[in-house]
Amino acid sequence: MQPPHLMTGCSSPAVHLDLFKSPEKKTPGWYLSLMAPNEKGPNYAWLDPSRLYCNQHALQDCIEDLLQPFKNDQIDLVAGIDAMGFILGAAVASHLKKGFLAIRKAGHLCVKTHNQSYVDYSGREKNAEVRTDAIKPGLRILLVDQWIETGGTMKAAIKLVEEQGGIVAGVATICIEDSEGGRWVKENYKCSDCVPEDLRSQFNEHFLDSFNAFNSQQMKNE
Ligand SMILES: O=P(O)(O)OC[C@H]1O[C@H](OP(=O)(O)OP(=O)(O)O)[C@H](O)[C@@H]1O
Ligand SMILES: Nc1ncnc2[nH]cnc12
Repeated sequence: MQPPHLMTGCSSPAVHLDLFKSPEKKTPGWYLSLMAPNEKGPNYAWLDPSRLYCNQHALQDCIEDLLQPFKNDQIDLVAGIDAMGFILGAAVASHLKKGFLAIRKAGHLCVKTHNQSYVDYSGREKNAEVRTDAIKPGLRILLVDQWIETGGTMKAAIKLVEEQGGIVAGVATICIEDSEGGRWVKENYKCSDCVPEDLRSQFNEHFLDSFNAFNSQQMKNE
């Protein structure tokens, strides 16, 4: 019998999945192993979820996991953050049959906007903006992004919503890292992410065992 972490579909993704396949037994977060390969080096500080969006079952399960904590909550509008947050945000909005509001990096909207500056994981100062005619006082908004690393981006989005009287009904991202900002968001808002507890430390360290599984599969094929 194989050790649990090598069994197909185990939540610990020390297993290599083909992009368009899904395991027979789907355990929590099974789709996260689709984030391999990572070809930018052994400890590249970026875990790229865009590969899991290619798999229809992975995308669907990811959206359902993200929405599970909010299933009894009132949500009036979904807001997604530029750019990768648009993918999940729009999918979430469509799943909930709600509208979608784009929170954009500054300079793209040709309408009146509210702006908020912030600093993200890159250490650089950035600006987020949102049109002024969408958020009304009391509107319950679910904020969706791909990732929370330092939390700078999500805090800016929260400010944009709250300064206009909107209510942050929740925050949903694939991963909320255990950073000061990530903890602040979790402590102050209802949050949802897709990372099972046994994988959290790997995500915080920006390295997944599934990268190794991918590499050893490649070596076997050569
Ligand atoms: O928690 P933080 O340190 O603020 O980082 C999180 C942000 O970084 C990533 O986006 P990025 O700005 O790289 O843009 P992209 O979506 O265009 O890839 C991610 O999707 C979040 O928006
Ligand atoms: N480490 C990371 N992996 C994926 N997306 C991110 N966005 C910000 N940091 C990220």
